[in-house]
Amino acid sequence: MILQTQNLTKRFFNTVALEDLTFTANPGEFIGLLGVNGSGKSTLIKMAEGLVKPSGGSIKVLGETPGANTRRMVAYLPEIDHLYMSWNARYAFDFMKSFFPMNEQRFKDVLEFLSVSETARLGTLSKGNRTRVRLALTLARDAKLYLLDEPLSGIDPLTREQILHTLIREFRADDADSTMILATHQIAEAESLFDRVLVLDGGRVLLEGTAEDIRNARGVSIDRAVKQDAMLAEARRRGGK
Ligand SMILES: Nc1ncnc2c1ncn2[C@@H]1O[C@H](COP(=O)(O)OP(=O)(O)OP(=O)(O)O)[C@@H](O)[C@H]1O
Repeated sequence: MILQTQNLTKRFFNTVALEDLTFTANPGEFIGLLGVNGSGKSTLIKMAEGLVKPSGGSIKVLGETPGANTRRMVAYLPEIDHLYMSWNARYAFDFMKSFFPMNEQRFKDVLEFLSVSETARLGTLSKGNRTRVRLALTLARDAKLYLLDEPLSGIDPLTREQILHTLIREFRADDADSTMILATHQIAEAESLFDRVLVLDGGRVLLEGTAEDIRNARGVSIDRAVKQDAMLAEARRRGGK
């Protein structure tokens, strides 16, 4: 098992960020972690990286409590721009290489596919191009689990779709045993790629299953099913007040 949670709960003071989540991610799966802003996606990803501790329940990555021991095998792309502006992509790669196993060829291929320079100072790149560098660096890690939190924010919709459909698919063909969890609130453009989706709403599971099963059972796209369920959940919440 790559990732396993059991009744996982996280509270920040009065806010319930995740509630009673029991979920498993298997080797080779590409999982869409979906939901509107504030539904708990980043909290789950940060817990899998060992940055946030559970308030209740448990989370295991590669059979261990997430933290320093698991980080070598987990490639995490945070939502925020975490690289120094004075660096370039090559320097960042070499820096990461001193901590983690890295795949030089994949790094070069991904940068080339994304048309980003290895040597341009990050501070001189557009936000979208810096996002591409961050994505290339994450995919260049040789890891068992890839946690991508909104990996394409700041990139225009047409390019986002192209990157998702080409790059992620190519990458997976190259590294078929690794598991990828991609968090996004932009569901429609990515849903056809996922093997399985976990949809959160207010920290609770709204929908979970293989993309195909959900589409067959509901007769609509995942995007549409999520919107329908979110509206019902919201109506229930209002009714309960
Ligand atoms: N450090 C924190 N302190 C207090 N509340 C927090 C903290 N981190 C997250 N939350 C709250 O927990 C809930 C879930 O947040 P989270 O960032 O996991 O959602 P998300 O689905 O990733 O949202 P987005 O799509 O906007 O990134 C939100 O209500 C958020 O305000």
